[in-house]
Amino acid sequence: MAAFLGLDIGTSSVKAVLVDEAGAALAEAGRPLAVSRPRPLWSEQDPEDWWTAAREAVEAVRAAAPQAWRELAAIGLSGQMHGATLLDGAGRPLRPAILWNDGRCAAECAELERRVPRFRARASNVAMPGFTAPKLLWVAAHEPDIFAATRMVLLPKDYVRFRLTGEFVGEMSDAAGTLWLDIARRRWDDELLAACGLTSAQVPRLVEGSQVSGHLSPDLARAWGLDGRAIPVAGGAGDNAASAIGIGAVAPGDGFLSLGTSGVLFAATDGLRADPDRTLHAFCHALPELWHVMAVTLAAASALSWVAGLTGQGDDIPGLIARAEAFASDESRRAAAPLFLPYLTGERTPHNDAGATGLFAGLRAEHGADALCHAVLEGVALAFVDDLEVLRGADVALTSCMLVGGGSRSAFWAQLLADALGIPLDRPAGAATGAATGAARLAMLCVAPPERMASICAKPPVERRFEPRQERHAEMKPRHDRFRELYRAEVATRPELPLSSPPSAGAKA
Ligand SMILES: Nc1ncnc2c1ncn2[C@@H]1O[C@H](COP(=O)(O)OP(=O)(O)O)[C@@H](O)[C@H]1O
Ligand SMILES: O=C(CO)[C@@H](O)[C@H](O)COP(=O)(O)O
Repeated sequence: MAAFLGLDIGTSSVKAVLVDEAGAALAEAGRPLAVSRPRPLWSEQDPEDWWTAAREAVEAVRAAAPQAWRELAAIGLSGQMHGATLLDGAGRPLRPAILWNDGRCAAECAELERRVPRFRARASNVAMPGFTAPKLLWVAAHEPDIFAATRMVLLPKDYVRFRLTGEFVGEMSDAAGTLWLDIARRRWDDELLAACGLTSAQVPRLVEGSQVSGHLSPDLARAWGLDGRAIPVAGGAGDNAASAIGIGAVAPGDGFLSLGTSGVLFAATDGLRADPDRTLHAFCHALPELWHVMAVTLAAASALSWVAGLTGQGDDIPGLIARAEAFASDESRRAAAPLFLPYLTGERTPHNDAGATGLFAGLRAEHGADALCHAVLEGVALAFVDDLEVLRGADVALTSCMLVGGGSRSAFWAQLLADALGIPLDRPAGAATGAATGAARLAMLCVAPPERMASICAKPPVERRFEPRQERHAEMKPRHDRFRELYRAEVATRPELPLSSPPSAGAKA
């Protein structure tokens, strides 16, 4: 029986999943990744770390299911979006990749919108510091030698593809997050590239997520015990579109809430539904002629990891959440609970404010790690209330909402989110590895006949539904009002963040 590998280059870890022809998981493995923050607002990773973690995760699934591995029929890729990976003429990274939650280039976003007439209509999105294009303007201004040496700009999973196949290929869902794509026509936009001093020779050839992008190199196929066979590698998808494929969110109104390093409220749409002024992201889906929108909160499960580390509970996240749950079981404690703004790496939806900072408010002597953790879980949920308002304001249908990502392991958080949003959330089987599963499904699609599309993209069984509790929804409304007030106070009182570095002498305008 054929097997398919899905490889997800997440922000906190690389995940590999091996599935059979029916999509059932045969083996799973993960390898952690660290994020480097050498200066305020910066967020970087070494592309070599992605490749090392990817190889180790592959070796682990190979060791766990050796027989199935020998039947490997195709590989699919998924990855954190937007990361600028700059390569020289020999395909070597010129600097650490600048990630999706890096906030250094707010000025370059304004510059980009100034350079291109009707920028937002053209890119279908507002320029945000996490996206790829403004990062290239930043590199041109601050690291001109590196900019001059750049022969290719890849996204994270496309760099791993390059290491797997030796080819420079990207796909639509991830390319849409660069701000260089004509998202309606699904092709590079030369004018958007030129605004950053680039040409189409410096970005990869594009395929759809379900098409073959290349083949595993003969050397790797041999090293991985695959008899030098030519294993196709599917286009794959940015991690959010990949998660959607993993849970069958392809029809208009199908959506999910993702609790990964970032928080994402995603909805598949009937055609391209751009609404850039609301900070809604409008991107290509991973299948031809499909699009989606999403509202993005930059720190979700990463805020939980942060507070767990801060309180010395980094090795026991479930234990800390259990303490938060016990704290919140008392109504009077909930009423006097501290509030948290989760803007540890700035915020996208609805503020597009890279300089936003995190904040605890309402602390008292009786509050300990339990109250802080509760505040973080609640603060992320309140940020998702903002996200849902943006989707509704843009008239985007969200008829069903699944729950995916590492944070979905917590039933307490899932219930808190359902209560805050006032909508039911369905946790499917395999929720924590949805993006890798989606990548494996795209691998299947790249070798399967088109009539198998619907069965491969089927919705997985719902393992648990979280219904909103009306009294808790009502209880959280005034807390959301205070959350919004707190952001206004944060804007008024935030410290002036130092500039990451002054432009170098040879900087271009
Ligand atoms: N038991 C748990 N309950 C809730 N959250 C968890 C649990 N275990 C891990 N997490 C969270 O999952 C996050 C990782 O999620 P993941 O979807 O793998 O992220 P990414 O794809 O961005 O690497 C971590 O930041 C951590 O806070
Ligand atoms: O920037 C975005 C979406 O626009 C993020 O969702 C990244 O794609 C990272 O995803 P996770 O690592 O949090 O899954």
